Amino acid sequence: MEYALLQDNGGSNAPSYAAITKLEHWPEQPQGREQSLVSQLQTTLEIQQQLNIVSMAAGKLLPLAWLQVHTAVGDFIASGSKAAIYEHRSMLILNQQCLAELVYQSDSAFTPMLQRELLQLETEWLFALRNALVVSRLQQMALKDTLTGLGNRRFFDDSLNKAVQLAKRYDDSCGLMLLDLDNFKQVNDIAGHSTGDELLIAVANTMRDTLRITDSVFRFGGDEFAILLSAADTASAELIARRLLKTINQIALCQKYQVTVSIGLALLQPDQSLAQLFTAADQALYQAKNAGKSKLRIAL
Ligand SMILES: Nc1nc2c(ncn2[C@@H]2O[C@H](COP(=O)(O)OP(=O)(O)OP(=O)(O)O)[C@@H](O)[C@H]2O)c(=O)[nH]1
Repeated sequence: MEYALLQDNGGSNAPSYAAITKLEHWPEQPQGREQSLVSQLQTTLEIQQQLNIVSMAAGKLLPLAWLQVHTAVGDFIASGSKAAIYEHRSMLILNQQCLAELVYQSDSAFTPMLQRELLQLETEWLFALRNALVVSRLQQMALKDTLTGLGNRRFFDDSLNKAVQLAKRYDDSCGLMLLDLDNFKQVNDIAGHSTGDELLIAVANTMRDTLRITDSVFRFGGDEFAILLSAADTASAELIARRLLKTINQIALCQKYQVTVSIGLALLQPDQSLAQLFTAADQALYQAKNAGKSKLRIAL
């Protein structure tokens, strides 16, 4: 095991430290706390849960206020974290591969001895973290449309279920938009499949950019998309739908090949089931398609 202090951020008022945790070979484990931490970490493949376990273990070494991990599959913050003045950062490296960066914060300083103790703790996390990252990456891949990076149909089904349950629990609403491009087939026919792909990616990016962070976009396949609007009312959902009609029409490739979008919108009604909401949006889309190109229809 190698250990190196990288930098001491002397510029800021609060001292900040950075370290690298590297593991080339499984270290000899002392008996006691360390073994029990490894076995605790092996009980879960959830990064969030592993982080909470590490946070509890680190909390025995110092008055830990904040623990965060940055990974390729997202950022996670340990439960109950609160910002504090002293910060210590550490890169977690396994077999020359950077797994993550850990950020600790505390109201007391990160002395070199404390950093060594944290390093030991990080070393015990490396294998379990590597496994959790692999699982998380596979889960993400299984839920993503590979062309556009949007959520796929499976992810949509889960998300719609959660959105409807949340809306019902909090006596709120949610909106569902189903979208289908018009004239898309001719892009493939005229310009080839790769231009068709390029157009689909541009449409996906435009949808992402047009929506709020709390809304989610999915691609069902082909030129069919869905959007879940959280806590939506009819007026704001209609505004978003009309904005989408406009922004998608403005995409250069869409203009070049006369591709537009048709949208069916439905808002969850108090006694409506998930299936009824979907049917309502689907029927609205059907009406929009029948009404011509670039149309919006809202389920009543
Ligand atoms: N480039 C590309 N084309 C795809 C992909 N998936 C499906 N398609 C094509 O998308 C087309 C969808 O067909 P339609 O829905 O009839 O296309 P359209 O011209 O928009 O039809 P209207 O909705 O009636 O206007 C088909 O030609 C599929 O082959 C993909 O991932 N990439």
